[in-house]
Amino acid sequence: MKEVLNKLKGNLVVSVQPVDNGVLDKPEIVSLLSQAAVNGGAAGIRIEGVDNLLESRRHLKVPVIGIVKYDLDDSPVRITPFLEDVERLAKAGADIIAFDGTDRTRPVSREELVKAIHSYGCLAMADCSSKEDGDYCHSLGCDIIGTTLSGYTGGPVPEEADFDLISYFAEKGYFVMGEGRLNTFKDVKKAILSGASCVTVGTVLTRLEVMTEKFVQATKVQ
Ligand SMILES: CC(=O)N[C@H](C=O)[C@@H](O)[C@H](O)[C@H](O)COP(=O)(O)O
Repeated sequence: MKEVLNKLKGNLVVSVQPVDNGVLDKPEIVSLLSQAAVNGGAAGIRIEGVDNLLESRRHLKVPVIGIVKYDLDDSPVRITPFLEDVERLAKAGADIIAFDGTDRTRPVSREELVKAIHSYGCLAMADCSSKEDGDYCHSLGCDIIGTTLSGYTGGPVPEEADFDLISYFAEKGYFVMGEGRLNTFKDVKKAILSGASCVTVGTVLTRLEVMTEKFVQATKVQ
């Protein structure tokens, strides 16, 4: 499975997660957007939802990162919280399974999730919010440490991506996924120069409604 990491190294992953319940939020469309991203040079695809993964997987030769997301009543953890999710994502063909790697109230421990992911022969990616999350998840044997959740665990979401966290994980020698608010070519270059092993870009490429709204706002200059 380390060859999966070699394929991602120095390259771009596109996160294909259309706006929830939007018109593009359909397995066939997620599959087509994923194929288009690969045609444009993406070395990997991140997909949310088992049906989206199943439909896309059969058209994709590149590594696929699978997640599921929920809103739970008793936990702020949203990304792949349960062991059943891991099983379903693995059976749907994920090469890598990402989960919430934060130290927050959660239904299943991070340790159990990592063990389960590895038991299916998949790589484990920890979506982290802080240095401590990354260090702990790396100590559990996570193969990829992502900055995905930096800025999303409380307080206002910062404008910028967390380049300092990327640098910190890189200095520790982790396989670092720079992810979250990498919205421009400049951001991606800075993430790579900060030591990211790979970068993931989502919203600016695959959430058409969100990006359209920003352009619409830009017309309201006077
Ligand atoms: C915080 C959270 O739930 N992040 C999610 C994780 O899967 C996605 O909503 C993001 O789109 C993804 O991480 C890519 O980031 P960006 O869309 O900023 O390029």
